[in-house]
Amino acid sequence: MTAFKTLGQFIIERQKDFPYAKGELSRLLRDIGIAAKIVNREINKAGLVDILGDAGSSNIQGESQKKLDIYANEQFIAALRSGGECCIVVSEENDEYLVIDSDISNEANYVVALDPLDGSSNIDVNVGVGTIFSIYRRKSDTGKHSTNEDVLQLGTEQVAAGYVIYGSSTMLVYTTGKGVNGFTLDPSIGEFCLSHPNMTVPAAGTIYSINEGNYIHFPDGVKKYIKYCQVEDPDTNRPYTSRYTGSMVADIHRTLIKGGIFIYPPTTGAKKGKLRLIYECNPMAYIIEQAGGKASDGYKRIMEIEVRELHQRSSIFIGSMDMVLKAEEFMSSFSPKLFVKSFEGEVKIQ
Ligand SMILES: O=P(O)(O)OC[C@H]1O[C@](O)(COP(=O)(O)O)[C@@H](O)[C@@H]1O
Ligand SMILES: [Mg+2]
Ligand SMILES: [Mg+2]
Repeated sequence: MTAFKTLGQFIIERQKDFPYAKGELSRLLRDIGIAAKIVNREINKAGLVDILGDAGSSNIQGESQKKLDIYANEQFIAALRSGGECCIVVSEENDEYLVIDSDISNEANYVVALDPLDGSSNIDVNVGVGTIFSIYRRKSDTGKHSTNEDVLQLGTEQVAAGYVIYGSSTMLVYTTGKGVNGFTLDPSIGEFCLSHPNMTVPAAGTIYSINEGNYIHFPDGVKKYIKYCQVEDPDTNRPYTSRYTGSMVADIHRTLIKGGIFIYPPTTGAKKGKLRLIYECNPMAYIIEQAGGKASDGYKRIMEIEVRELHQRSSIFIGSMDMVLKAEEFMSSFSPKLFVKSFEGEVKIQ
């Protein structure tokens, strides 16, 4: 029989690494793993059951919600509620934060931020999607309702973060600040098993990942960096390869394994960027930093950005250390202003 280690066994073994080794964080991670398996089961039969398509509603960001966005949100919240270790949930799919107000959870110590289903526009076409989670310790006293100080914490305060990728296989990747480990779901036994121990992102990648269709709306630093990626230079393995799925989880997972840079910059239409700081950028930044990479908004470390709002957006430049440093060089050397050039050559500063 092949020896394998399940996520549950691994979490118990590593419990002593956690800052507060009482088993609560271990239970929380286990609950997230359970919800991920339920969501995975539903995603795998999408098409057979009526779970594809729009739900007919939209979230606070005005994005139309898919049925699976709502399903995944409900499953993760239900697992966190019944687990009893989470006092408050921030989710992309809920306008406000959700206080888990049972007797047990008044004593609960952890705040969980969630993108229950990332890349949901890809669901209907069978491209990999994911779940992103970020875990903080509450700041307010237990027994009290949680407050803004619990939910608007800096990324550096995260005690754990991870993602699940529902792709050609399903994987859960997480960090508690002691490196990054990846677990593949073995469908024959229904368990996540350790498959990628101590993951590290190669320092020098050769893949850049950005929605180039928005090129005309990018700041000059990004445009010049893209041109740099495309120039031939055998010494630095350029031109680089371009890859972009439209699912952040899939693009970051590839970046973690193969190296590269993923960029979602500010654009004329989304001046602060599109992706959300609390449940997309910060958890991915924590994972990539723990794997030896770098995450910045083009100028500043993502995890040190002040968090003022629940659904705050940020630009992001994340991945291999050398590539992110180079992109930052371009950002600081060229104008941060966003220009739109019409086909007639007219230039309008936004
Ligand atoms: O279509 P665009 O503008 O390139 O945006 C793609 C990005 O938007 C997202 O789909 C946003 O995530 P959600 O599906 O959770 O809203 C990311 O996964 C992805 O990187
Ligand atoms: Mg997302
Ligand atoms: Mg989402």
